[in-house]
Amino acid sequence: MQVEAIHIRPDFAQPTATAWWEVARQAGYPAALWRLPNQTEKHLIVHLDHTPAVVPVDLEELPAGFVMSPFNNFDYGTGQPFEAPFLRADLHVKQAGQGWELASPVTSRRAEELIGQVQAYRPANRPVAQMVDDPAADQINSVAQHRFEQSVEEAVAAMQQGAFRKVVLSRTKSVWFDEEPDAVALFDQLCVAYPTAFVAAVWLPDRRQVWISASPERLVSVDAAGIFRTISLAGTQSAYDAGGRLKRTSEALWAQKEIEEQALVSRYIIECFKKIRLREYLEEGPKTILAGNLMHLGSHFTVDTQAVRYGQLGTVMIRLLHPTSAVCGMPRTDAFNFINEHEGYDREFYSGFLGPVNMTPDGVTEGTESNLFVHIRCMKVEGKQATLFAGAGLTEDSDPQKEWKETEMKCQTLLSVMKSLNAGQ
Ligand SMILES: C=C(O[C@@H]1C=C(C(=O)O)C=C[C@H]1O)C(=O)O
Repeated sequence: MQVEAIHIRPDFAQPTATAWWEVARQAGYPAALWRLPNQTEKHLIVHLDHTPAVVPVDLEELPAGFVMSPFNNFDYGTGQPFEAPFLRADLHVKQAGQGWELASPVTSRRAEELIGQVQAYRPANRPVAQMVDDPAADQINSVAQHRFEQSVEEAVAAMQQGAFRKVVLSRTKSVWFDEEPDAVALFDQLCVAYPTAFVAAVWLPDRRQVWISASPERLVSVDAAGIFRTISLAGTQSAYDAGGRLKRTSEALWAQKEIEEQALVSRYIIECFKKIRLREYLEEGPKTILAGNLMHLGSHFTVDTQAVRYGQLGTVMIRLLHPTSAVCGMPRTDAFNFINEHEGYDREFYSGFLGPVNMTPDGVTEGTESNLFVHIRCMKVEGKQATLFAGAGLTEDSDPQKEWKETEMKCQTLLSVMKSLNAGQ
């Protein structure tokens, strides 16, 4: 229901995102909190309905909001609409200096009510959640390791027989807390720890889950000037040397396997451009990219959609790219089927994609922009349990133990920040 714009008290500003987040949670409305790579401004939107909408992922049609696609979302080219859960920006607030302020007009009764609740919100003095040791953790981990390494062996055998060239297998790792962890505090810490990542926290009341991530991987962006961007990312090594010193990106050495793996991801993007007969793209790289505690090899691709007169490029590329060979494999359909048959669990939103669409970047630039990221370096929080997700790209030369170690390192991206939050208290 549309009502007249509501006048908000001019002094209305909340010092933290917690009030908005907690009030949305209490009201049972989905909410998304995010910060784009290399930016300082934080945004929060609330979808004023109890379940997210499921909509065609069409950047030309969607209103302002936040897309949250699961991994299991595959365009087989049958003409079916390519859809994903979507949180409308019914309420949009952003951090301005020390406080949070409304970033779009308020046009509904529900929004007005929620604002009233935020104005009345008093922070609860809740204890900081501590991670608790699970006495069975070692055993659970070694069972998971065995299962993962076995599926890597099966994948390697399939690739040696020529079934496909690359597949990404993943696993989960659970940790427990004595209280439900504070998603906003964790989000803030991740923003500090990983300035170049896309950091997000998404509350989904219908699943009673909070998804928290610090993704280094852009899937598709289209900015207000119509510049399209994507990246091919693969190859993983620790960002620290044996002595615990942060390496310079120029010091990273890459093995043939990793160079080929990343080249496959780049080739896949170029194949997509070829499919739509797009020749005017800029490819930069591969170069070493720092992603938190890790380094990857990445190539950046840029297209000026206005110059090539391809306004729908973003929408078209999302369907063609997801799931990319960075999280699925190559050929895509064979790798996707192998994952579904062998991985043994539901990835849910891990290795899907997420991010704001059609949002106004700031009060100055005209037009809107969309920024979708591959949902990696993420975890799902359900009450006192957090489930981390991590995968590794496999080729026929993969070593199962090394690949397991790689997933452990990827879990550390979020784990190390959670541990430091504990240690700081
Ligand atoms: C699949 C993940 O990461 C992807 C896989 C990589 C690899 O195989 O080396 C590197 C970066 C990401 O594109 C993950 O973090 O879970």
